[in-house]
Amino acid sequence: MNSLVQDARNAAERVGLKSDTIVINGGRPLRGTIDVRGAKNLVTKAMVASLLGDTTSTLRDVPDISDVHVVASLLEIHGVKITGSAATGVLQLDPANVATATSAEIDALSGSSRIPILFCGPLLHRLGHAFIPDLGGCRIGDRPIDFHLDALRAFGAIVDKLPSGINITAPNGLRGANIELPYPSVGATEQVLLTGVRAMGTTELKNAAIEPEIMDLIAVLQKMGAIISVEPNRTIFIEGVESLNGYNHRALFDRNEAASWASAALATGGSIFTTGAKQSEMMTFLNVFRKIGGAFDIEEEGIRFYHPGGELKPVVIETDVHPGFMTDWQQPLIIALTQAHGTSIVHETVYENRFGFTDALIKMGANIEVHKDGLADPNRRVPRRALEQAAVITGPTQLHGAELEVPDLRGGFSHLIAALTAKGQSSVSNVGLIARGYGDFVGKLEKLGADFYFAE
Ligand SMILES: CC(=O)N[C@H]1[C@@H](OP(=O)(O)OP(=O)(O)OC[C@H]2O[C@@H](n3ccc(=O)[nH]c3=O)[C@H](O)[C@@H]2O)O[C@H](CO)[C@@H](O)[C@@H]1O
Ligand SMILES: C=C(OP(=O)(O)O)C(=O)O
Repeated sequence: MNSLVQDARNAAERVGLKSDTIVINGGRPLRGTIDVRGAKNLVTKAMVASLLGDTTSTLRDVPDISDVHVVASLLEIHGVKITGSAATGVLQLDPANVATATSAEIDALSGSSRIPILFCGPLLHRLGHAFIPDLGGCRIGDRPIDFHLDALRAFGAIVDKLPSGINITAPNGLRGANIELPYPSVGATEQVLLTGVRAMGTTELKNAAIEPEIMDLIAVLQKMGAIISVEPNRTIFIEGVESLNGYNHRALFDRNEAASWASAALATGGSIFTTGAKQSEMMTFLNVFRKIGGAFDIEEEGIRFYHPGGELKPVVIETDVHPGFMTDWQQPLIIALTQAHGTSIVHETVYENRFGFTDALIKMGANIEVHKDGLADPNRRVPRRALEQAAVITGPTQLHGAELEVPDLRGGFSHLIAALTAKGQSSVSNVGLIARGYGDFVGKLEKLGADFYFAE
């Protein structure tokens, strides 16, 4: 069994999926209401932040996704006592007895998520050492961790690369540092926040990422007693403090999940009310959704996304750091673009290989050309970047059922939408990978009237 299939099976098991393959009869518009809980990209980091407190933290609106289960297991092997459950949406995390985990214990959970790298700062403060295994997460190109390691070294950590992983120690403690990121990386910004809050002295971080999930992590840390100021021009100052308490926090909603279901509503010609979604974190997405011809109603309780009838229009998008168009949004939206009249272009600027999922769409009848080295375009908002690739999507095309193998989280959700949009039957395998980031997606598909069943 290859490691992708193994990861998918592990994830499926963690959230209790009946099997790893579902069979979908496409062609029915998705209609109904679903709940969007806390963001995968905040909840998992807020769980790690609990390690920094002297008292118990309470996190609400936790989604039942496999990444949450992985991080809970990682915390438990480090001595954090967890009560509550992802199923009920509330976790209490008690860090009173934080202890060293063996590299074998950590390794057993490696390959499943990217979060282990964020344990470094908190564990260095609590125990004086940390171990980073092989990291998992979406396979969307090379995902180096050089910014993280350089930041940790700037705080005074010693980084030892071993064949089994990376050993990090801080024999003289950690002190505030002046750090400038080469690129506003989300993870490296979180690394600096989770390390700087308890380092001695002041930390200045330039070229920081400012995604809404980072702002919510800062809110969590402020509740714990941290002093962090976000200045203009992507600069963050952190004044280290000697101790932190636990927090009580309701997680920010998952804007990536909301955008994915919005794309599903548009592609299938349906209407989905996403309870919990909010306008302010989704403004960039909403503009593009409207330009394509999608409609939305913003209400107190959430946002309704729907296809208002008529032809969808093509669009040119480039992914970017916040407040730009989020890279995680492009994969699901491309299915709706296969139904638009004309030629759309998606320039991917964040990851070096995020269009692999389109091979399967082409098999289903989509007209998509991928330019692996990007595409020159005089109307670009920003200059071309080193990692760029572009996808040119010409529609509308009738998709037809196929055998699909989920390659990664968002690519997998796209495959689901493609199968739901297509004429005929599709079988989608490795659906466990979708459970990494979409809580109860099976129950939600049922609520929205999708026609599907689990293969034996
Ligand atoms: C768990 C989580 O929150 N995942 C999100 C996080 O991923 P993640 O935190 O991994 O993404 P980053 O912002 O760090 O990565 C952006 C780019 O920077 C590069 N880079 C990053 C770190 C480093 O040390 N060296 C380096 O070169 C990456 O390879 C990538 O090309 O932000 C991404 C960008 O919004 C989202 O797509 C992911 O959903
Ligand atoms: C790339 C993603 O996640 P991760 O960083 O967890 O792989 C994603 O959520 O689309």
